[in-house]
Amino acid sequence: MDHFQIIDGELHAERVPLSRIAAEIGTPVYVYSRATLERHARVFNEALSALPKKHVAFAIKANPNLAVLRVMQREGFGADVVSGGELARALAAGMPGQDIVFSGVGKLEREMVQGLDAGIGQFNIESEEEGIELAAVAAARGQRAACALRVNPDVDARTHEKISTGKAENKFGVPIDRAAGIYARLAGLPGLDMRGVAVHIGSQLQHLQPLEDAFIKLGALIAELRAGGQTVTHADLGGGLGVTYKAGEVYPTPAEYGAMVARICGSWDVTLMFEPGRVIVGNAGVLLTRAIRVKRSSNNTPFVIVDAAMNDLARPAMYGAWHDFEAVKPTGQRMTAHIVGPICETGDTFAMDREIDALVAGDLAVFRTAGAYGATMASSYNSRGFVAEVMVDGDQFAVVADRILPEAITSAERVPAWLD
Ligand SMILES: Cc1ncc(COP(=O)(O)O)c(C=O)c1O
Ligand SMILES: N[C@@H](CCCC[NH3+])C(=O)O
Repeated sequence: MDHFQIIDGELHAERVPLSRIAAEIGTPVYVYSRATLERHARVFNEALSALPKKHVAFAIKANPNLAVLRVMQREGFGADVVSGGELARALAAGMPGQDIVFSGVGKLEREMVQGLDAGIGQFNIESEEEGIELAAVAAARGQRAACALRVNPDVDARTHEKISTGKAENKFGVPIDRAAGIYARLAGLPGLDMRGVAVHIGSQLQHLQPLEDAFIKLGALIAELRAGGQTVTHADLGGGLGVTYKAGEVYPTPAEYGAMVARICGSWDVTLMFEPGRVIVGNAGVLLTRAIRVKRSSNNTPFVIVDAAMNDLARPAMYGAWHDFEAVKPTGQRMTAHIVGPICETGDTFAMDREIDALVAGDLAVFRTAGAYGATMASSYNSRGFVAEVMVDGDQFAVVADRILPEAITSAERVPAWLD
């Protein structure tokens, strides 16, 4: 069920007309639907219902807004974090430390300390070097850090090369053929409680087979570790499920994913951990924007210049990603146009030669499927400030992130006296 629907000729988020949000908050603005977030969290949980021992940690990099995290927390999700900043957000949203997993290849000592202070449930160690450092940090404090070893299974996730994480040449995890030795060495360190293994092969995955291949390798590693006398009580299967950005593209459903996990991993006798991001939030958000003007290109195809830009939604410029684009008040007329932002880069292009709802200057439109890796990847390039975020709940809405104006950014800058 889509909570972004046309009601009486106008696109609504739940029961709020998007023109109302534009009038009160301005554009560009991200708009999230609480009902969609909750539905996706429940569908994901339901898909895992056959698994006896499990833990879901929302990958908060996908959308770290505190209100979004609070919805996740209320649904019983923990968090997968990759920085001290994300850890602080998860805690601020009310997630218990125990429910937090700390991933990432470049954890700093102070982030390790922050995680230990918070009593987080698990560090996912991404190298032997990191494990040795964490062991020292924990031991110096008289603590033992609960850890899983993230392995790189050398599996091609068949996704965009920039978001593939499980191939041998990617920086993530330790090579799976060296994992047993590394695990054993780390397990011998007094500062670590090696309790499991972790894998995450990439994002926006359209096929289950690479995941299945990775999980089979992980299962074999667990067996090998146990045969060698190691304890393995947890297996973190990461995230990665893709979502439909372009009508007609088919992605595995959470239910299909859950069935595959049950088939491959159901007999491992571990707590299975999951780190979904995009599948929970992607389709729960749109980026609401206004056409500034429409100008003719040299071959007469119009450029629709919108007030959102690559600094607000980076995915098209970064990955060539497709986001559906719809008028808030469609007239039924269509046009073929290029959709561009105001930034002084040719790459600030959302779509070329796209058939869209006909728009004129001043019309509102949305980029769909903008709830994941949207606002969180924003920058202030061209001194445009940071985009605002709104959450809708039925017929009410609230600003969940203020627009940060260019002046606020400038106010953090200083001209040193020696430049006077
Ligand atoms: C370690 C880890 N876990 C979970 C995720 C979430 O991925 P997704 O948003 O594709 O579910 C990512 C991002 O790809 C990640 O790097
Ligand atoms: N930022 C990427 C996803 C990265 C996943 C991080 N592990 C995207 O927008 O598709």
